[in-house]
Amino acid sequence: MNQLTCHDLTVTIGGRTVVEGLELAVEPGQTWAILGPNGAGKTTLLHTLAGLRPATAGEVRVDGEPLDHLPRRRLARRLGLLLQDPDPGFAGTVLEATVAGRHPHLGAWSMEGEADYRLAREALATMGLAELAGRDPATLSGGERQRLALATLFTQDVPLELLDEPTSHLDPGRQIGVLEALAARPDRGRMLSLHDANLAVRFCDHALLLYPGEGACAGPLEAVVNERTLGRLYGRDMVRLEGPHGPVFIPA
Ligand SMILES: Nc1ncnc2c1ncn2[C@@H]1O[C@H](COP(=O)(O)OP(=O)(O)OP(=O)(O)O)[C@@H](O)[C@H]1O
Repeated sequence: MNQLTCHDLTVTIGGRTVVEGLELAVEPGQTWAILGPNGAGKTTLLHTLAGLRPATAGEVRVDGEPLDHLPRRRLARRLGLLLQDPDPGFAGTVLEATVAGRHPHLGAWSMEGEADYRLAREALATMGLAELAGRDPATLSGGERQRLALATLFTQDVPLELLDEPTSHLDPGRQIGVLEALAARPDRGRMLSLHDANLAVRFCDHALLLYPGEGACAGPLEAVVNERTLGRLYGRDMVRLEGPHGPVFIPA
């Protein structure tokens, strides 16, 4: 079954149309890049797909169920959202903030158990934060906060992951490390907004391009990402070079 489907979806914000009549299906194992210039509506679309704001028209389904019929707890067992610039204001330690990712899976009166903490510690280790487990999240650097939010999402351990700029605040090595860590979790459906089309080329198999005021284009990455579409997307001529992992696009 498709994990996430959009049928005739229209999303608007502040009088602007982000997508109109969008048809899209994210299947298990697929990784979709959402590309578009600043203000194109990437965050707005991800929030709509996560049920944080209503669609203007059309329908979003998760595992075949309409999003607006799913209680939040059930939805949070299936879908996780990495917010852009996650709030570090958590009253506790980095480990406690991470294990909070388990809350949708716990009963109303139950506490996190050893298996939950094991998942959280593994996620912190994957994100290179094991040594900071006892720290106050408010004391973390921007890149460390971003990796804490990713560790919490990993601990939530859901089949559908929506990530708003997962590589923001990260140095180039960490960007690759985080995307490799995501790729190492197969069989999940995933959509991530990115500003670096080259990371999309390297780590994603499908792409959704948001052209402000001019509609959207969705499909297999090789079919929709090229120097012409990226040039139109970002308002700059782009040059295609051959890199070790496939094509690399740079502004002319
Ligand atoms: N509450 C609001 N009222 C009116 N317009 C809004 C509101 N919130 C966001 N917008 C506008 O909607 C547009 C889409 O914003 P959004 O944050 O979704 O874009 P984005 O593609 O994620 O941008 P960026 O790449 O800069 O993060 C922007 O022009 C933004 O100014």
